[in-house]
Amino acid sequence: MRIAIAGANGRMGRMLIEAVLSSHDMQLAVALDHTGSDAIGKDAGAFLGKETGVLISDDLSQLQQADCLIDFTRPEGTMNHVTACLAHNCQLIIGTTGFNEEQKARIQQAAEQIAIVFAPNMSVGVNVTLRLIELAAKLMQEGFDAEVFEAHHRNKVDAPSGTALAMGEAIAKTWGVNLNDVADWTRYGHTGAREDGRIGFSVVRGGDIIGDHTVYFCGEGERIEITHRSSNRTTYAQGSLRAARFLKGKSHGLYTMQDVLGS
Ligand SMILES: NC(=O)C1=CN([C@@H]2O[C@H](COP(=O)(O)OP(=O)(O)OC[C@H]3O[C@@H](n4cnc5c(N)ncnc54)[C@H](OP(=O)(O)O)[C@@H]3O)[C@@H](O)[C@H]2O)C=CC1
Ligand SMILES: O=C(O)C1=N[C@H](C(=O)O)C[C@H](O)C1
Repeated sequence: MRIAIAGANGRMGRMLIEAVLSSHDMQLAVALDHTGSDAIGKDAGAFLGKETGVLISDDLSQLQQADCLIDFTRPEGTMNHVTACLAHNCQLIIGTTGFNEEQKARIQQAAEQIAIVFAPNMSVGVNVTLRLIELAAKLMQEGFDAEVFEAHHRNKVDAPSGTALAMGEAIAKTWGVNLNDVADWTRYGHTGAREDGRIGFSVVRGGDIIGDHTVYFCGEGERIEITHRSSNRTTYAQGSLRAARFLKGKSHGLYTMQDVLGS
């Protein structure tokens, strides 16, 4: 498969370049970053001390040379990439988080024409954790308070994380409610006692934390804590390559990592 990487100079972009260069069935065809990035014109493998012959570019028409674009950038960048993938019939893996409802609708619409995997977390462990959360939510609605906690590195720009939102949505869906109607995004000052049926969120940003998520179901006399911790970003990169392999031969459709993993 001919792979294009967007955000090639970013934390995840670099992990993905390394993963593609080490894979047996994928070829690094295109490396993209935004206009004005310091990385434009540099070899995509330079950070590894390798010469790949693929120069980082801001020319999205290069996508005609790729089968699949893997995007870990920012929502505004992803939306440009969606347009370019539609123009060049290129499949798309979206790992970026922080989209608004309009942007999500546009991605859904694009998937009527091209094949897209859209997931806030590509790791196998987080996707298994989502299943465990659904089970816990099913058995612990009455008499239990659900809280979602996440911690990430100091450079993360969106909060709560896409994964924390997916965890909240998994609970809300199982409880038959809309997340926006029951979420407590922040608490400060005289908040009053906790109401039944709410889903609370709390966020830590600091240092180099890769990504921790815990969902609490707190009842009288007991509580369950379901935790996932990432210790490096390899799992996100390998999950993305798995998603690209899953898309092979698919002409269109919107898929999640649950589809990719068959869970
Ligand atoms: N789904 C998953 O499994 C995971 C998702 N993520 C998500 O992926 C995204 C990227 O994370 P991370 O790699 O840590 O972030 P980085 O900031 O390290 O990398 C983002 C890259 O995209 C570039 N970029 C910024 N704006 C644009 C734009 N408008 N168009 C094109 N490129 C742009 C950045 O350039 P510059 O540095 O010059 O701004 C940088 O090279 C985040 O939304 C994060 O939440 C992260 C890890 C796992
Ligand atoms: O920005 C990150 O780093 C991560 N972002 C994703 C998210 O918002 O859930 C996935 C992972 O937690 C790392």
